[in-house]
Amino acid sequence: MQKIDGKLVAERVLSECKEQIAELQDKGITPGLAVVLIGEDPASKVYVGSKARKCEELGIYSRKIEMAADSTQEEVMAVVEELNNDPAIHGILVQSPPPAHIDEEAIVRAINPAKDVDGFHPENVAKLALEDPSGYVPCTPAGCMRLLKDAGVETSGAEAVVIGRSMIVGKPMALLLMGREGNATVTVAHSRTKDLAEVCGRADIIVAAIGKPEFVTANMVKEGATVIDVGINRVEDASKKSGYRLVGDVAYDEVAPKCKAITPVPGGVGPMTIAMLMQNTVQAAKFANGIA
Ligand SMILES: Nc1nc(=O)c2c([nH]1)NC[C@@H]1CN(c3ccc(C(=O)N[C@@H](CCC(=O)O)C(=O)O)cc3)C=[N+]21
Repeated sequence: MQKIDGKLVAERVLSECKEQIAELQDKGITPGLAVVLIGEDPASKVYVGSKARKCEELGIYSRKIEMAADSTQEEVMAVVEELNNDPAIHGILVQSPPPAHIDEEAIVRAINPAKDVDGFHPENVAKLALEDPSGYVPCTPAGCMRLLKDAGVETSGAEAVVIGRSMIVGKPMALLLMGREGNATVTVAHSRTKDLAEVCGRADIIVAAIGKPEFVTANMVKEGATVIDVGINRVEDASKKSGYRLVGDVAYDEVAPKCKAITPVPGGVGPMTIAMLMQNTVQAAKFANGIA
């Protein structure tokens, strides 16, 4: 069993970014990322903090915009508009999920697609479906593809099962796996799928993006399969200082022994998500300056 080290692959991606940032700096260009956080969600604060830290390490200019939980739709739209028009900002990310009274879809549509480094804007969704490389691929599925590639997992001709159909992970993941880069035979399973264990049991590659702790169990996994665990679930654990521990969507201890390769949580997909965000931000700075 190969435990895929997401931190290591993320470091590789980040060092590639560093080289490209140095080249941009030589041309007088500093990539810039704006992260908008609405409200006080503690988990979101941690993520936003680690994104800002990564930017600093790499030499990306980062701006954190923290807005009160009771900010209005108009106030958020105004911030997005300002960032759309700011030449120092190449990438804009509005941390998800916003408070319930905010219309997230309207905000995503308001972001200039050329600055939409999350890849959530309909124009970028279309470009992904069209395999048009001028768009941005959502960070988490892009990170999963890179993990498979660097771990030497053959996707071409493989039976891949994606569990989950979200716009952020499941759907783009399925498109990437079945596209020219993946060439896999893809099944998308979800909450209405009949006999999930049977469907997953055929898979050479399983991507678990359900959002339920330790949902994928050993009986669902074929011997020799590769499992990519996208889940990040906080479960209570009194023995931890923080009071919780992170578990994935896969019951790692029982599934891992059956696998050819598997990603752990933490230290798997999570670090890749941030690395791909940095890569998209560098790409955005290149696009803005007419560099291929
Ligand atoms: N507009 C938007 N874009 C996002 O990309 C976005 C978002 N909203 N909302 C929240 C999710 C979540 N997300 C993570 C990124 C890195 C880790 C990560 O680095 N995780 C570490 C552990 C982190 C820890 O210890 O808490 C790991 O898995 O090893 C986790 C989660 C980005 N998200």
